[in-house]
Amino acid sequence: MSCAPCPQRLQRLTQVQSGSEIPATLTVQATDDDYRYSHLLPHFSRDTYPPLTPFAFSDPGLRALEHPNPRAFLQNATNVVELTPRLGTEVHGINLAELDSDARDELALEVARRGLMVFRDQHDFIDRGPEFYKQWGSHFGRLHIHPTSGHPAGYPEIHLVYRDANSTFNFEISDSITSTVWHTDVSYELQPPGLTTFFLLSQPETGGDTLFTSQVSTLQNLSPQFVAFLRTLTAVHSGSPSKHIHPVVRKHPVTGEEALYVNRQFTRRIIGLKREESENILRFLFDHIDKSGDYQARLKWAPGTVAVWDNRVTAHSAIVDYKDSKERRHGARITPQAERPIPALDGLKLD
Ligand SMILES: O=C(O)CCC(=O)C(=O)O
Ligand SMILES: [Fe+2]
Repeated sequence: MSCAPCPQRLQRLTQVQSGSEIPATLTVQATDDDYRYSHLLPHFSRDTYPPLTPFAFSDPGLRALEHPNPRAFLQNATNVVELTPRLGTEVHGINLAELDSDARDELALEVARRGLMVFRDQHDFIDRGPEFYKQWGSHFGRLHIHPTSGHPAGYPEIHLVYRDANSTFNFEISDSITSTVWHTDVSYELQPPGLTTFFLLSQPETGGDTLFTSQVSTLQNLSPQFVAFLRTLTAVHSGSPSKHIHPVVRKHPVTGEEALYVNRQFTRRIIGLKREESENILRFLFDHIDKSGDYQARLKWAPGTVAVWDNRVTAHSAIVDYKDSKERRHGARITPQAERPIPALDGLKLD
């Protein structure tokens, strides 16, 4: 998870600074010697990365709109199940790693439409390793580098979450009544991510599911009058160490669908409103997202599961309900950046 205040960073600083010597690098040690994915354990270094620069983005899903059958990539699937009417599709029987360029474009379009797709039995994908993950993600956009979180040594483009009996680089809120923190990934960037791929390399026997909700639906369930007002607003998103202003309602570049684009983790302030107005409206919207059970999907991971979501139209939260377990939970995220959020209201001032 990428977070602000970023727990990975806090953890890293705590670990690094507690020693009298500050090590140049730090890699999590597995609790077992023969861990299959030890080469993907979180690694921290003093490397710094240049600030992200703007880049031209064209959504691969646009190309799929021209295909005779934009869902052709699903043709050989043995089972395609809608997880809920408004969000999420689970697919069995296709090998994601074998999708060619056209099929990846179709995937991007379908993920934009469904918000979340869950592919089961993707051991081939997961076992191909970090060079493949980069090649996969680069099809969908420029890969985001998280400046502070742990990544496999040599692969800063791969974002990791990790917890075992000795270490944690997962989000934890010790003084909160819940571990649920709805967010969309790194929304504080000028060009936040679109299609995002995430999978677990190791998981507890039970627990550690991930929650998703549809931000198209959270918006649609508000009154037209209130939505009309929200379309006129922009908000500041900030997180380590970036800060940008985005429209409160954004339009998807391929589907044209409007989605609510605020989240409890990174959205700080609505521009132009009085402080109390901003606080109350944001609190209302965050509560609304918290309570959006009508359009949420809960992903129960199984070995080999790969989830692909569109960060422009969904929000998600890890669930840390396996605290007492000594088992390892180790996940990897591939996070291509997309367009600067397009306001639903033409001409909305963003600077
Ligand atoms: O660990 C999870 O279930 C989700 C992590 C997450 O939010 C992320 O990597 O973006
Ligand atoms: Fe996340």
